[in-house]
Amino acid sequence: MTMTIIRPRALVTGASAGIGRVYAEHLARTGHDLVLVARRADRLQALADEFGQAHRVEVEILPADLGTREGVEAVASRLAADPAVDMLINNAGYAARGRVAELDFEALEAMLQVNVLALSRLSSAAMAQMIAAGRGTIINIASGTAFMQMPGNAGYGASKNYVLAFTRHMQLEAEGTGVRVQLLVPGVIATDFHAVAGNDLANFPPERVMSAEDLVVASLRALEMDETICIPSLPEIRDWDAYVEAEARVAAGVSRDRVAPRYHNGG
Ligand SMILES: NC(=O)C1=CN([C@@H]2O[C@H](COP(=O)(O)OP(=O)(O)OC[C@H]3O[C@@H](n4cnc5c(N)ncnc54)[C@H](OP(=O)(O)O)[C@@H]3O)[C@@H](O)[C@H]2O)C=CC1
Ligand SMILES: CC(=O)[C@H](N)C(=O)O
Repeated sequence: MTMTIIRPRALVTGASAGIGRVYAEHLARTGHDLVLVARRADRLQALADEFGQAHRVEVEILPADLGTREGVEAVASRLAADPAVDMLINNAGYAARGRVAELDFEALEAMLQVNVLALSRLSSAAMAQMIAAGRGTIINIASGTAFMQMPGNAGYGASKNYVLAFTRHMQLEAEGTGVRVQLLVPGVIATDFHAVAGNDLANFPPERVMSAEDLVVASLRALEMDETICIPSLPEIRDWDAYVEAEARVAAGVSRDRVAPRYHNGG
């Protein structure tokens, strides 16, 4: 009798470099078949050969530009058509920076297509397939900049705020379905991201910079711990809890039938 081994299968976007590459390697090492997505097909093929040989898993490459509708739809169709994909790492992204008064609208639009729209479309395709299967894991990569305001970072910071909010809604909708949704919030990570954004990583104090390896290990450990929000370098998770509590207090006050006393005439 022949036995068919069914391995878990993960689809990783932005797998050709940086954080995505490290996720792909870890998942291959722990026995996942992979579907690797990015634009640079030569890099994806080299990684497929390397991981396939080293870890005896099947690695497929799916070269796609997530800045285009066709590219996004090709990956979404792959997610919808393959019930064996039980993990999506929604990682592809980059920063196009610039002050609001000098906004390069085309550059902003192109970035939002990848950071916001592609992530949303792929989340949707994966959620539908995984809810139907009653199991699955989605990891969406936000950024610490979602909590900060910095001149020149309105577009990128806001795109990662979108990821934060969208993923928290996904978490709510995933409750009771068997699907896990993790929100990962990296700080400064040592990858090509900074060079792509026109910055020099050397400008950051070393104590603020984490390796992609440490980030990914923390994210995968958080999954084992059932932590749905992973902020790897945040010393106290109770600070996140306090943030959510403060948010709930604001939410409780935003919709009432009367204005707050401080706006009354005469104070
Ligand atoms: N590094 C950091 O300090 C931080 C990074 N992040 C986030 O982490 C994620 C990964 O970044 P990181 O690994 O650091 O950056 P890298 O620049 O090292 O990698 C980015 C990856 O995204 C892919 N990508 C970019 N544009 C597209 C596109 N149009 N279509 C398909 N793939 C694309 C790239 O592949 P290719 O060029 O081959 O298409 C590459 O594989 C991003 O979402 C980023 O915003 C968040 C906080 C901090
Ligand atoms: C948190 C960070 O500063 C990071 N480099 C980013 O820009 O996303």
